[in-house]
Amino acid sequence: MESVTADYHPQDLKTQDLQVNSSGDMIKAQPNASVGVVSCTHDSVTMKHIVTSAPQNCPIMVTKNHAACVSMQRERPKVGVGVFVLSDCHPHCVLVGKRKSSSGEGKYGLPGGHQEFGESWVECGEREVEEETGLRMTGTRFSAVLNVVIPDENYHYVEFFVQGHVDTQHGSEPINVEPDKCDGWEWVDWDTFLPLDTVFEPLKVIREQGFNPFQ
Ligand SMILES: Nc1nc2c(ncn2[C@H]2C[C@H](O)[C@@H](COP(=O)(O)OP(=O)(O)OP(=O)(O)O)O2)c(=O)[nH]1
Repeated sequence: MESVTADYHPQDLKTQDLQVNSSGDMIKAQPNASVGVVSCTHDSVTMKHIVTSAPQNCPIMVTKNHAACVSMQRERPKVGVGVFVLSDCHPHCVLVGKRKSSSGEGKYGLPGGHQEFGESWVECGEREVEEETGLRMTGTRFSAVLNVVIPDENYHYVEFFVQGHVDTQHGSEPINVEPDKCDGWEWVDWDTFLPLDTVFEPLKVIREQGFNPFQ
């Protein structure tokens, strides 16, 4: 099912017209106490959908055939896990890769990903490291947590950081297992590190806060 997105700006509701998206589907909204009414017009058929109020910039999903026409959700923060991968072969370095995914594209981030249902942070971190680099970890433990909110990008992650060492019994150098997601992995010295404008926001923030995985 093809879908398009638009932004819902509660304060704009007085203007009636919310947005006309690129594929020509008309999205209108009007205030109705604490709920909004979104009208969607596809192929000359207009349907109204009552939606609850949502935070600013909350996306509205509008599908082509009206089925589930508006699934406007109150968005909740997502949980990400970033892993400080340390190695005896590269003292005082952490493993970073230039990201190709939409969030933080072109910036250096740690191996990691989204926590899956039922996983611990450590399990998530170890799984992501193996999926992305082929490396196995040992002695992995919690290291820090951040609440990262970037309103302009509709980004809110509770970001857990874990750290551990490469289990060299199963290989000691990373492979770029997901070249569609990462340009390649590099060991970077934590003291000299990288220019912060080249670093993915959560990693940048934790570094600026003085966190040190070697202490
Ligand atoms: N990988 C990684 N994720 C981070 C970091 N800081 C915050 N995150 C948050 C934001 C990311 O969108 C989210 C999930 O990480 P990725 O985008 O790398 O996930 P991945 O493409 O592996 O997705 P998946 O877990 O397979 O859905 O975790 C970091 O330094 N590295």
